[in-house]
Amino acid sequence: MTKPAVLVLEDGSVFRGTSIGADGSSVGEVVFNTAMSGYQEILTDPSYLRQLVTLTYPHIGNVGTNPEDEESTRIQAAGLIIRDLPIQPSNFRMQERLDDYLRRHGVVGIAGIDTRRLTRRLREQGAQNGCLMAGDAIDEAAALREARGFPGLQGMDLARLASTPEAYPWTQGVWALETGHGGHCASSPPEGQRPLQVVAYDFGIKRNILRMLVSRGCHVTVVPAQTPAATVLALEPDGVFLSNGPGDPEPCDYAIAAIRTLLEADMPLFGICLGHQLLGLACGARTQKMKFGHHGANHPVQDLATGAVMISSQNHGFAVDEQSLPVHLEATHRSLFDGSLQGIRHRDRRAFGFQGHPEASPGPHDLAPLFDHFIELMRTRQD
Ligand SMILES: NC(=O)CC[C@H](N)C(=O)O
Repeated sequence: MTKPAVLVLEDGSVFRGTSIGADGSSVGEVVFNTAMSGYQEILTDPSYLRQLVTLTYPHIGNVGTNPEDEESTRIQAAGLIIRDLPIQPSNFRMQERLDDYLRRHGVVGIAGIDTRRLTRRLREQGAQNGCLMAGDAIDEAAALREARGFPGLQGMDLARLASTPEAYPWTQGVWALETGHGGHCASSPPEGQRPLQVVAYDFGIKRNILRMLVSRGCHVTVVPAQTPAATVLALEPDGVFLSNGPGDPEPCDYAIAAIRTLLEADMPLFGICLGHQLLGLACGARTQKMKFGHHGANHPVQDLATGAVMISSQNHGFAVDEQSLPVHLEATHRSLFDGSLQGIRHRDRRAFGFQGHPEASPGPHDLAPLFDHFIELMRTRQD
């Protein structure tokens, strides 16, 4: 039996459709993602906390869901907004239909709305807060009040909420998924070299980042967002990874302070997305909220040193302001969509960051060599 659902934006626009998830209501910033596949990775990416995600590809749910495609332990997005849910999903890996998966996780979803109209509105007016209400007790006036009551992501520190409560080792490599064995694998380090010890700060980390590190022979320990630098240094790692994560990087003062100390210790550092923004802030740059951000799997990015253009996966609403870069930070990559800064490198330290997602999941793998660069930086420090 279909139930109604409604999405109300803070500007008063109303989109009426049918519920494809749990009953109830949810508020957040409404963002559009243009990736044509990977809806399950998107839903479970912790960077989507407090965001209602609309997918511009019209048919979502065709291949159902399965536990291997999860980027974290649960659905992190505040809700899902789509054009059309297939009547009969089908795939050999499917274990659960998308609508059942949303319901089991208690997450609201809406289908049957004009996602193109919604996306145009967000693109023209910029990011907007919204409320998604589903079930038999819909109250559009209340939904508008809730949408307007959401304070917005600016100034919101969500990394500490998305993070793990306790440190843990991660041992699964990429191959475990490719072979379907789900087992553990660390590729061996080169002859005569010990494995690299990496501490990964979890600000809302995606699993595929951890797999990419393990597949390159790293021993990875994941630590909570608020772990002091001294605790990390006491583990004597060869390098520290700064993860992606939700919310505004600016209020994460604990992380910015830790990164400053790690830079002073000349610790090799690699930051992705939120981690890249935090590295920028720790070095004295500024971050800013973008008009509607980048969320997709086909964003062209240019390597400024070589001129090479790579297609990248993206998911961010904030960015490091290139104009604010201090002299010791060099711009390494730029977006060819809007010219915004995509990569930075410290001129005197073994530290660099990338705004997009070299781990893809979903998306292309053009930027995967950035993980190899991190390995090289750690090896040069070992020598
Ligand atoms: N994927 C991420 O790490 C996102 C970083 C940050 N929350 C932003 O929106 O810009």
